[in-house]
Amino acid sequence: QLPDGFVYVEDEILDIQLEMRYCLNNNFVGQPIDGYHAEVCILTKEATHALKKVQEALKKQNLGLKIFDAYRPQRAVNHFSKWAKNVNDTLMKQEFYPEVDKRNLFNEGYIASRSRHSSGSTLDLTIVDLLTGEELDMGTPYDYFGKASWLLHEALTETQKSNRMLLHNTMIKFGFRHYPQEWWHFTLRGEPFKNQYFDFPVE
Ligand SMILES: C[C@@H](N)C(=O)N[C@H](C)C(=O)O
Ligand SMILES: [Zn+2]
Repeated sequence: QLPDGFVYVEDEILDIQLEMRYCLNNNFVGQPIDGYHAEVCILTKEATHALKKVQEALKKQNLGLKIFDAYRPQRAVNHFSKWAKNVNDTLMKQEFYPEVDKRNLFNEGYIASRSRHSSGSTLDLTIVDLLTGEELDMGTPYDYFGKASWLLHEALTETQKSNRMLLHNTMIKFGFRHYPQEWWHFTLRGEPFKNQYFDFPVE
């Protein structure tokens, strides 16, 4: 039973793809994150409603959305903070933050200790080609913490730039705003629980 105002996104947008990274080992910590108990995707009703319009618009071009993270419990954010304090644990550095000192991931803005994700209207996502099943080339993988993931990074191919702009412009058109340091991170404008940080588990 979810709190009032929240839904499972996959129940509302039937053809959406999920790869909920913080429930898996394939993330910057290298293990499942506290509070993620099942590979399900939770958002507020308002964010899901807007996201459905994004999915419908992309479908006309044989494209669709893949979500990596959405509602994030505060205990997961706390897990990130605890992990960051252990500077000797650099298991996933080469893949996720090769150019940033682990000590700076929070103060350089790549991870937040009070995350918009915990209010339930923020999500991390990319676009997939429905014909091939492949993710579009965005120039970096998801959660690559570094300047190459900034939306307007210059050293990208024209295809990578246009793929980023397609995701950005479609999300903006249907009511989201973007976080400039991470091409994948969007928050619903006028989100319903802006000042609340929830801690119910993802299950
Ligand atoms: C950790 C990354 N996926 C992310 O969501 N970063 C922002 C800044 C956050 O933690 O809210
Ligand atoms: Zn995010």
